[in-house]
Amino acid sequence: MHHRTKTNDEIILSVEHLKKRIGKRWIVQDVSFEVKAGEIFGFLGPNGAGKTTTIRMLVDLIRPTEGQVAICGFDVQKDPERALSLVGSIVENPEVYTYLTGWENLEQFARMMPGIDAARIQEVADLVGLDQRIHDKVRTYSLGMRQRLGIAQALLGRPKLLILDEPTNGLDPKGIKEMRSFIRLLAKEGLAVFVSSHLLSEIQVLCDRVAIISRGRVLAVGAVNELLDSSTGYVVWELEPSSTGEAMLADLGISIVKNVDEVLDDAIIAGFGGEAIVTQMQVDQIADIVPRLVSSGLQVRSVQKVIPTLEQLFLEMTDGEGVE
Ligand SMILES: Nc1ncnc2c1ncn2[C@@H]1O[C@H](COP(=O)(O)OP(=O)(O)OP(=O)(O)O)[C@@H](O)[C@H]1O
Repeated sequence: MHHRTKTNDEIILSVEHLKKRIGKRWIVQDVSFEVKAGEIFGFLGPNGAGKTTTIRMLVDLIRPTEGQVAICGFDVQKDPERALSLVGSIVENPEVYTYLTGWENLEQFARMMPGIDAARIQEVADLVGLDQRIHDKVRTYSLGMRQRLGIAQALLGRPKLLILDEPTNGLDPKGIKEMRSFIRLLAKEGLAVFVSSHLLSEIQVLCDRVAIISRGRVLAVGAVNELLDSSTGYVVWELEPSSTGEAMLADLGISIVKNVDEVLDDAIIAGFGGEAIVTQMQVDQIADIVPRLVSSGLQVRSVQKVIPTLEQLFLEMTDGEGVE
């Protein structure tokens, strides 16, 4: 599932000790990270964590109370024109006019930008896969196609950094899949992509690295799988006979979860037989344990790792301090 892009070491976005106070409240308390060329970087946090406020500072919509944002070395506050000419975003884009065609929308948008001609419009239309439909009215577009049109607009000015706020919001599973492979394609071409989301599963399959934020602070930055591996996971076992299996797991020092309802989603448990055993353990132990169970005559019907939810990961990272 893990995905790799060619990253070089060129730092495209650099955020240093960014802070924002609104009234008496520090909405963003201390956020630092870097995004490199060719990298898909996830910005992950629950609702209210401060993602949108941070993004608004990245694109100079609001002013940081403290800290710096630089794009390809250009300071967003001191040199906004140069810095922002290198950014495409679908954060607060002008509205898409549904009574116009996709092409006409791109033309409208290009009017505000120097040096964007029809050839470039065609290029971005092709790139986002709208070439067949670009001369149709936007009101005939699916939500996914409208999202793509937004990205086409963001790409018109040949940015080095693309900022996407919850890009799969409202899309159906097919649209989500398409959006993902599309974002990967852009990164492959060398674009730095910054994606915010409150969905761990979404970020996990898409991003090379993530920053996890909660209450305006970065809790961790790193590769998603590394972050998950360093936390303990839940594993659901279907063993036959079940009671013997449970006793053996316990003998092997594995901790058996008794309050299953509290830690796992009902839907996950419903997917297994009534006698599923839930353990909490270092997930990489599974490979050692399965042969032992089998060689002592147990039947292993299924073993399933359960990806922790964002909330569980947060609880672990914040040591139970909780999530807003
Ligand atoms: N202008 C403002 N005045 C007062 N409070 C604000 C303002 N802007 C944001 N907040 C508060 O700051 C917190 C963080 O908001 P922000 O929108 O950045 O979070 P978020 O992580 O993007 O969450 P969401 O996904 O819900 O938008 C929230 O509690 C929000 O109510």
